[in-house]
Amino acid sequence: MKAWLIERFGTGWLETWKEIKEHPVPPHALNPIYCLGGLTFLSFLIQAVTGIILALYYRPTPEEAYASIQFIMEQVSFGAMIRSVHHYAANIMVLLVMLHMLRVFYTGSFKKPRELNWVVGVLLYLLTLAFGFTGYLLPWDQVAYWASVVGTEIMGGIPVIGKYLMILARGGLKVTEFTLTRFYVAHVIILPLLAILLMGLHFLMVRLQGISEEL
Ligand code: HEM
Ligand code: HEM
Repeated sequence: MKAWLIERFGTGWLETWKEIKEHPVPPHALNPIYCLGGLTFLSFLIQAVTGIILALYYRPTPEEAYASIQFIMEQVSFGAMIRSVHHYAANIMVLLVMLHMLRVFYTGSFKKPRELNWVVGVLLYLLTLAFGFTGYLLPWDQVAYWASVVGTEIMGGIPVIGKYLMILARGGLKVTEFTLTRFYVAHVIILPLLAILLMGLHFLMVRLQGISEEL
């Protein structure tokens, strides 16, 4: 298999892989608080796997959304379990990302030369919240509906651009079926694509700059 790949793609990729595989973890980063970023990533992967499974049965229309959730909970094999994992891991991810941010702040790792990675981190934080916010509307029950009304209303309170942002998020002046479509597209297409892009950038910068030294 290895020979087959080398014949076709040369040895450059092997060296890159060896470098990644054999890169030692610096002793000061063996502290468990340095695991929080990786754990945030793990919870994201769990969300991606369980989310894709949910998307096989979930239907994003006002007529069918709630019924499809009931179907997932009552008829689909392991459906209730998969939905619970998606629910709990969503909360855990928000908690972990905050703790990771606190670790980075506590160890002063946001300072030169890592300012830009802190900025990417802030975007990742907002992205995580946006995942939670858009996912919450999807069951299309009373709690989901009113949480989205209030959430988008708060968005509308931002000076100058707020009203336009609210209309953009709602797909009109009120929370309607267009809002459900928008939140669904954001939740399963736009946000995951942005997450892959920003996490790729975040990890690349960590590797290029190395993990920050001890205090
Ligand atoms: C989805 C969200 C995020 C993921 C998956 C993630 C992942 C990671 C990972 C795996 C590392 C390597 C070291 C470690 O694990 O502590 C790291 C480092 C770092 N992260 Fe994050 N991160 C996220 C969000 C954030 C946020 C919200 C901030 C700050 C606002 C941030 C700022 C940084 C910085 C500055 C470093 C370099 C730290 C150093 O060199 O010591 N990250 N991130
Ligand atoms: C990455 C790919 C993802 C996909 C394909 C996906 C897909 C879905 C689908 C189809 C639903 C509707 C089913 C339901 O409401 O139970 C849902 C709900 C939800 N998602 Fe995701 N999701 C993803 C990532 C995430 C992430 C990263 C978070 C949070 C940080 C998140 C938070 C939520 C929440 C809070 C709900 C509502 C759960 C509930 O009804 O109890 N999702 N997601």
